[in-house]
Amino acid sequence: MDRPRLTTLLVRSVVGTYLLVALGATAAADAGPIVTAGHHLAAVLVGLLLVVTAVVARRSGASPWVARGTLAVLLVYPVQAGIGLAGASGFAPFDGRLHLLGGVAVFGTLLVTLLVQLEATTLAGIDAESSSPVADPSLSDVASPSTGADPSSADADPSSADADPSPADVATTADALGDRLRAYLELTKPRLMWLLCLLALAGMGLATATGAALDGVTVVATLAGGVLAIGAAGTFNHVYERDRDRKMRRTADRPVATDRVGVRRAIAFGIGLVTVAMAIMVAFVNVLAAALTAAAVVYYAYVYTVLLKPTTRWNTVIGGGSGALPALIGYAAVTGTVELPAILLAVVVFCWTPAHFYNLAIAHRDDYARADYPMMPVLEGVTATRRRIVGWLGVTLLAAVLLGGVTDLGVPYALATTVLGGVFVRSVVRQYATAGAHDDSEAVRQAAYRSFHASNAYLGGVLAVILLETLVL
Ligand code: HEM
Ligand SMILES: CC(C)=CCC/C(C)=C/CC/C(C)=C/COP(=O)(O)OP(=O)(O)O
Repeated sequence: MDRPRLTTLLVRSVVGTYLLVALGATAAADAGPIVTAGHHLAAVLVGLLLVVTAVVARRSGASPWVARGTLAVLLVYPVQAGIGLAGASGFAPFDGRLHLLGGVAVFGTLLVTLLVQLEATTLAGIDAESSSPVADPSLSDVASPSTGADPSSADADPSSADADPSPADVATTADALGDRLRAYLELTKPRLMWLLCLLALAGMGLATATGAALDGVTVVATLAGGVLAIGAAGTFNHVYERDRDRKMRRTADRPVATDRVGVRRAIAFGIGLVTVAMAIMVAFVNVLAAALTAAAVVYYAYVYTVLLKPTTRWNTVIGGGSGALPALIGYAAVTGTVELPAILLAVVVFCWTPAHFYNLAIAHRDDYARADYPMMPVLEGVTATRRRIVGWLGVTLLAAVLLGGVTDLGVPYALATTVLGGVFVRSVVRQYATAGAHDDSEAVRQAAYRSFHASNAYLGGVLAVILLETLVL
């Protein structure tokens, strides 16, 4: 029978259970009668959904593990509901933590069951060959970028070679200046900045719960220092990766890879940016925030770019820590210290990063193979990478619940992580609809890109709501 229907039911069960867990943990502390009644009603509806899902799983001839998973959940669910009721009536052994643990267990089991269902239905219709890892990562080079120049000659900066424009040619000079400014701007990886700034701001928002005041100078200086530091780290990354960037379609036209900016100039630019960043952080913020910012630059530009990215398939998992640091930087900027809420926010971003990046790694799998990067889909194939996306997404959602549980974040936060988490989960599930398409096909690429955008929407939306709750509401 109808397998897509079972998949839909499982997705709804996962999201419904997550809503219960998120609302329960996040709003537990200050749950008014409306939230409590909503929690009870949702618990009944999700219970019914689980019954339907288990029945459909049994009747649809799904994989035995899907039937077992849905049945196990169905058996545990009344116990979990009982613990909740007992806890609510003050029966001591059944406190909120056990109820939370039960919710996590139900959510985790359902997510694994969904994954089994997705893989079972996908593998049924897939050409085994299309899911295999790339056989030979050292494929031929991408067509040379426009200049095609040897990287070793990059020090002779072509942008400085012809510094004598004709006075009549003002428009051309302006164009050249514009091009050069654009090239330097591109070195700073500006497209990443909005989310990293939002993360630092959310860290600052959480810090206000300590009673610390948020002043304009701290906010502006932290963001300015952070933006310059990210720019420096991005610039060093461009310099170090210029050879491999030339081999990848996505990166072949980068400023250093194409010699639009010479290596020496780029390094000097990076050093200038990081120096100004540090000066701003030390002068207008505090030493801890400055030290964390310096650590983030070293983490991304050296630990990730040089040590991890070219050598291990765990590169993005371990390297993701650099992108999580702005949470600590923002918090430290306001309080002068780092505490649990900031650490948990960083943990959310750390877990989110593989779920974010693996989509791009799938979309650009052939590119990464060409440049000989040991990215997960290159080494283990698309199916195994999607499995990891589902896993990291699940852990991210649970980390978000934990963050909600230890802070004053309330219903808007719980709803944001549920709704945007649901959109993210759905986008990943839709990647499985490309079963049968080749791993490097346009359909696989586009589906992966949709999840990439959903990942950014998830984190952006959740961070925005944290800001709203901590600074406005
Ligand atoms: C190891 C960690 C990470 C890796 C390898 C990674 C990789 C990438 C890559 C390759 C792109 C370019 C996408 C393209 O060419 O279209 C990108 C874009 C982006 N990343 Fe990440 N990323 C990581 C962590 C983060 C973190 C921690 C954040 C923010 C908290 C972040 C936010 C963004 C944003 C906002 C974009 C731009 C999206 C757009 O252009 O619409 N990334 N990432
Ligand atoms: C100071 C501070 C807060 C620094 C944060 C560092 C930072 C930008 C972290 C995010 C990690 C990231 C975007 C990696 C890009 O991957 P990639 O370099 O592999 O992407 P590429 O293939 O586009 O080069």
